[in-house]
Amino acid sequence: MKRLSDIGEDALIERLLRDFPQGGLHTGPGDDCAVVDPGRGRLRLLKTDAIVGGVHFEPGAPPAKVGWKAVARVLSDFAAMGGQPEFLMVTVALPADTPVRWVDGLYRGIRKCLATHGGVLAGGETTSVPNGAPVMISVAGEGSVSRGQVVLRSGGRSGDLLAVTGRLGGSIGGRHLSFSPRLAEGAWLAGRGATAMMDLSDGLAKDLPRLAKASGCGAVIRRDDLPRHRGCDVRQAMTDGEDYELLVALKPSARPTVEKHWPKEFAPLTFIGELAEEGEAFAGGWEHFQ
Ligand SMILES: Nc1ncnc2c1ncn2[C@@H]1O[C@H](COP(=O)(O)OP(=O)(O)OP(=O)(O)O)[C@@H](O)[C@H]1O
Ligand SMILES: Cc1ncc(C[n+]2csc(CCOP(=O)(O)O)c2C)c(N)n1
Ligand SMILES: [Mg+2]
Repeated sequence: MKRLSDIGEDALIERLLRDFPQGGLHTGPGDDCAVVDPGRGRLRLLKTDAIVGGVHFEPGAPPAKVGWKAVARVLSDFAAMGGQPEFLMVTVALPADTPVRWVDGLYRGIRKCLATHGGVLAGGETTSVPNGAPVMISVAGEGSVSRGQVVLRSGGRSGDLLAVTGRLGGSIGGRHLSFSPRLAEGAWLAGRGATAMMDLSDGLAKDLPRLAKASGCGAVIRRDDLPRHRGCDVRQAMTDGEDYELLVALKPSARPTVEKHWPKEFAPLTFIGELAEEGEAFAGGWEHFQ
């Protein structure tokens, strides 16, 4: 019998999505957000994302940090499109023996993330899981991006330069619970020649080939140029995942302006390689069904 561990997450999603009509969508499954064109005004962005105790956070993690992470992951996907968050719906699935103050803490973190980065809690859903089963928090959101400024994963071309915001590696030491979604950086890049963009959740080694494949090419990177967190080696920067930094492709002609005008209050931007007709092979990164 074939199991999920035999095929992996990407092949599973591809298989599930076969034979679904995509009517009415500007951009369907395969990007950080789905995009809907309402005909006029800003494009609408849709995203849903779940975290599970024992998979995305240790059961003993501070609940406010868990709440922050659940929301920040969705905001990070709006950032990856060049967009901004608007409304969020939060679903919690909790065992009956969960302390009430744990859920209070969770919502304190949710409130703090929305107050810091924008977005309005529009509702949600509360349900149970059997005692002993892990907590799940699922956040669905609607955001928007101005027409003409939306950046997909598929817009890159061979020769485009690759850059990342911030630093990579070692998120499990605590950053995976407290990162800042790169909303300002994403919108800025979208307005200055970004051809493709995504956020890094599964590690550069796993995510970069996804962006390259969507753009119909490969990628090469200069490992020595990767911006790493203190104490992290190149392998960690490539494969640890949950950096929630932006990976962006830019026309080579955009580089001087981008470097010159990159606001100093932003996370640093580092050029790390190129999209190429013949890419290199990448191994490692997060796989849910391993
Ligand atoms: N069960 C599913 N049914 C339909 N579409 C799915 C399903 N799971 C994922 N997708 C779609 O597949 C694409 C990749 O999903 P994934 O959750 O890996 O997004 P991501 O942006 O790559 O990761 P992250 O959410 O961690 O940033 C998205 O466009 C998503 O909408
Ligand atoms: C307890 C615990 N174990 C492992 C990890 C690391 N981790 C979990 S999911 C993921 C990839 C992104 O997830 P997704 O693909 O769902 O967006 C990574 C790197 C963690 N944060 N907590
Ligand atoms: Mg993403």
